[in-house]
Amino acid sequence: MVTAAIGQLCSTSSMIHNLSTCKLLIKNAVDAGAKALFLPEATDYIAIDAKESISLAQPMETSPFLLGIRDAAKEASLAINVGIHVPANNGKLLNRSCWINENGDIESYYDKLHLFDYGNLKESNSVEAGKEIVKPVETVVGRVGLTICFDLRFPEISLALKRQDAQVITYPSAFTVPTGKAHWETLLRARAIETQAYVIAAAQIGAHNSKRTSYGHSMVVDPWGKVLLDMTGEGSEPEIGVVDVDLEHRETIKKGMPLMRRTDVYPEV
Ligand SMILES: O=C(O)CNC(=O)[C@H](CS)NC(=O)CCC(=O)C(=O)O
Repeated sequence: MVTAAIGQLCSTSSMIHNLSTCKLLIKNAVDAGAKALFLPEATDYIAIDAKESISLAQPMETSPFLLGIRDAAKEASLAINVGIHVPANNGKLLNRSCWINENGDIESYYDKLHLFDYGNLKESNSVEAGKEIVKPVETVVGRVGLTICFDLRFPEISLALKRQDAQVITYPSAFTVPTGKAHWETLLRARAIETQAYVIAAAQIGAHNSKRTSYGHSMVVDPWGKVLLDMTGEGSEPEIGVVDVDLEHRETIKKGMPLMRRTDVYPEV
């Protein structure tokens, strides 16, 4: 049994401000006895438009935001999953989820495969889509599969991660309010039930700027589909939630209901 913390915040276009909020969440996670902290998509910043978003992106190795998170992770001996933006080589950026281990090293990262073009949001204006599903990474909370936000609507990724025996699947997010109300919990529970993994979805909350508001409701679902945490976020203040990840519980569920795929009938993903 390992304690995991989920951080919920409202990132703005100020990376310095967002970093100081994260440092507070890191301290709270340590005080709560957590071994890992899960932060949302785009924790480094949420910009007003595509142009500003591209102008703010920093390379992963030298990003002052990420260096600050890595230093804090090392100092606190806390593993951290965090969403950031990095420049792509075509003038756009990559929407990236990083796994930083308890020594402050970047152990793995994943670039969002599916871009969210819906309503006023046109992610493809600023983001270059990633090209691969990344092998689950061994961590203090188990084997973790990385995905991001809108990827939640595409079970092929989580099924591929299940095939690679991911014990935890992360969906760092910044869901919109209307789609969050309609789909968020249902999709997260479905992904947990069909993969028999813990689903951890740290989310942005509240008004980032005059144009954008996120749904919040950071959530953790256990491998049986039970909601262990739902951060309703009164006042959109930065806060953490805490859950216990019990990998033996997952084994019991897997053994009790083997999900044998009929790959003789349909393709394996
Ligand atoms: O803009 C950034 O900097 C960070 N990226 C995001 O917030 C992305 C793209 S706009 N948001 C989503 O994917 C929301 C998905 C969603 O709401 C749904 O699937 O219903």
